[in-house]
Amino acid sequence: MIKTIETILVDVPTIRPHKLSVAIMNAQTLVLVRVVCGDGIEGWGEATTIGGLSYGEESPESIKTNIDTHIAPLLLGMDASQVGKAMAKIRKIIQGNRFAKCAIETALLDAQARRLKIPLSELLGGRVRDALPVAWTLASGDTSKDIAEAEKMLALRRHRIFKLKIGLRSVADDVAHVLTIKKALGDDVSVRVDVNQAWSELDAVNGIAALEAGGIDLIEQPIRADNKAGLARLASRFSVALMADESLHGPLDAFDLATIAGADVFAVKITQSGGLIPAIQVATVAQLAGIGLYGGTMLEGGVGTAASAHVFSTFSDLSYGTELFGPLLLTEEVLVEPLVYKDFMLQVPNKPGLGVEIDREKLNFLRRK
Ligand SMILES: O=C(O)C[C@H]1C=CC(=O)O1
Ligand SMILES: [Mn+2]
Repeated sequence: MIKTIETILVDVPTIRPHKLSVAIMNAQTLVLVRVVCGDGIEGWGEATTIGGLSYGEESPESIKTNIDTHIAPLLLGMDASQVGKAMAKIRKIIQGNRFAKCAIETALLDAQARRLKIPLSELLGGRVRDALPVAWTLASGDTSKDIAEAEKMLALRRHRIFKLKIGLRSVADDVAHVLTIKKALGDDVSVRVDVNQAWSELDAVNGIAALEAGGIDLIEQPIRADNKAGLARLASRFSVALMADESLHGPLDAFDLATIAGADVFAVKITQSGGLIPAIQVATVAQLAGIGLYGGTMLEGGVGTAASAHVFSTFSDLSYGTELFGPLLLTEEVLVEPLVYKDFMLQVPNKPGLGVEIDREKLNFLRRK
């Protein structure tokens, strides 16, 4: 039986300012959900977003209010071992609120996998890999600081794929910044950009042409999320891979984009998809349509990152790797044992459920009072 559902906000400073075209982050608000079941088993989920309401339509505070007020009461007393029925009820009655739904589904699946004493990946069809390549985002806003940061990550053998956040400055300044970094890091390092919707379609035509000529590997969400036809025009115009991120709010968007050949790659995010099962559906659409896969993040902490890792470990194709570095951008760890990053890869946890434990004392200290 589902006994209690609690939503906890945790404010954690980042290790440095993280500059996106839509927000400059100096801290991240983790949104954690704890489900306690009648058999004593506990499950955890996460609904963290970026930049309050500047990235997505749900803020940390609205997610907490909507779970506490509208979603939890629908679930209390239901059979905790019937996750499908619980989520079907929520998906029928609750409109939107993909992040909240994702956290609830994660917590219920974590509890159920613990009950069955299997890693979450095995409840999702089974992992095909135990470790995932992890990109790092360079977003200090300063070219030489970004180069130094990338060189440090290469020396630590932590990351060899770098995603550069652009779109705050002019196209010409951004292109110069990216190509200086690409030159400094050399041919063996993959350099990609994320514009976070900042460009007009004409900006994108000019910007992508220059980036493609300079050896950039991947262009993420150059134009507005709702301009899917524009994405399709850009995808057919250029040979450099074009990735949809904000345009993908779940399986229906995936289907629409696949139908119009709107992207070469999908950034799959569990929260943006509305849960772990919908994220797998997004990936399935991609694979059926011959679209490449990338495991995305909303810069979650350990819980959401572990959940994403279990999901992505089941993808048969993951040709563009992942960006599951969220916990590494934060100054505080909420897990008893941090996730393991080594040899450029994140190790997928293999204990039951998510395979991570929350440090309760630390959480009680850090949580928003
Ligand atoms: O991809 C985004 O748009 C959001 C996020 C993921 C990595 C990062 O640095 O920002
Ligand atoms: Mn993105």
